[in-house]
Amino acid sequence: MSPSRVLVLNSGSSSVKYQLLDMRDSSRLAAGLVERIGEETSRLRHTPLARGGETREWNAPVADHEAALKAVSQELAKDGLGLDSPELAAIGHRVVHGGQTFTEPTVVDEAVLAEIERLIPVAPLHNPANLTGIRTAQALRPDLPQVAVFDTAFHTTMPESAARYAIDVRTADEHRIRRYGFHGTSHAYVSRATAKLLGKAPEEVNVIVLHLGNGASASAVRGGKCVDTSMGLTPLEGLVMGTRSGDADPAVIFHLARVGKMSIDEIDTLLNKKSGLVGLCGDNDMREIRRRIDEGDARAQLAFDIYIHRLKKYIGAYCAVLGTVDAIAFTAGVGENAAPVREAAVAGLEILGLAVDGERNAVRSDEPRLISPEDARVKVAVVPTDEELEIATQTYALVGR
Ligand SMILES: Nc1ncnc2c1ncn2[C@@H]1O[C@H](COP(=O)(O)OP(=O)(O)O)[C@@H](O)[C@H]1O
Ligand SMILES: CC(=O)OP(=O)(O)O
Ligand SMILES: [Mg+2]
Repeated sequence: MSPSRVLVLNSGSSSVKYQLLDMRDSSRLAAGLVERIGEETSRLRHTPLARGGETREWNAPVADHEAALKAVSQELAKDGLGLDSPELAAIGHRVVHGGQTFTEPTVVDEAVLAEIERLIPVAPLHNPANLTGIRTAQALRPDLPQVAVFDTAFHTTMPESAARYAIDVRTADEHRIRRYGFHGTSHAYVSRATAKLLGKAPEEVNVIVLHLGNGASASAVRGGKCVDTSMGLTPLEGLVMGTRSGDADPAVIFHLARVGKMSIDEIDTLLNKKSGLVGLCGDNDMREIRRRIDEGDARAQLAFDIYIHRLKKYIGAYCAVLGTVDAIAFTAGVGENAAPVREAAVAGLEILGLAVDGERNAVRSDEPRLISPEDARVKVAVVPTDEELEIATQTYALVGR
């Protein structure tokens, strides 16, 4: 029997999420997470789903992504699912920035690694971690195909009118400045799953996907193809996020440099790591923000209101971009779990045919579901994303069989 398992690695700036899947039936054999890498309080959580599913957890410093991946490999080995298994067909890696070079999943070789490295300046939080993940996996299993699946790939169908900034064309082209978009694996998966929920083929529907995690982005998907998205050259543009500002007048940067005497690196850190929800109210977790709002905390309320205001603007904009909309889908940590965010984002948008049914919105479930009223013209849906399954599927399609 040929190998049928795929290990998926999603290396973030300070975490590694992973899943081991058997692609004969897309079942998950193991899943887990190493978080707070580089801190004293790193934590690993591992669930061997194929072996009864008892979750194991430990806290110990994990110095870097290489150490994290080695720890993951050891945990998997305890369940007989180690990286040395002959049943492993490939390792699939989420790579955040693929520029204009990569429009498809790609088997990694030296040239591919060099290109991912060249793109570090436009994905400084993500691409370095993705590279370390690939290199460590290569060292552990040099014989296995490593496949890179790019966050940017789904967005390469955007028309030039949406992908270009209105800045001097020669300067933009020289520095490859354009809007690339991110979270593409999630936008692709969720837009297809939303069509399925409506009982239609992806080609038959227009969908707005709101991926609201720690990073957050919106996309407008026409007939299965992305026509606009809220993130740009880097994952900083667009919606208000956990720690990122999203849209801001670019002149804020000149002002902070000239008048605030901040260095470019300090401004970069300010906008990427100390802004968004955490910059507005000190918390980036929506659960904590809702708890504070319930206690009457005005700063948390204002942060929430700014988050929602931006979200509404993108919903309205993408209705205009698409012309007709069949559904709006909420996904990722906030989108899947925070009913008050969904309610507030859609409130007052009756003019666009949008409404949320309170009872349906309150239901907690891991299944895709509609939360709009029965007779709604435009459906509002909660559709859990599964970036790992999508990466595994694309990886196996390329190297399996
Ligand atoms: N039950 C919940 N209620 C509200 N927000 C939640 C809940 N669970 C998770 N979240 C939010 O989801 C975020 C994480 O989303 P996730 O998609 O896992 O992010 P990422 O993949 O970017 O790390 C948390 O920071 C938190 O704000
Ligand atoms: C691209 C991006 O923002 O990713 P994440 O949400 O994982 O930080
Ligand atoms: Mg995410």
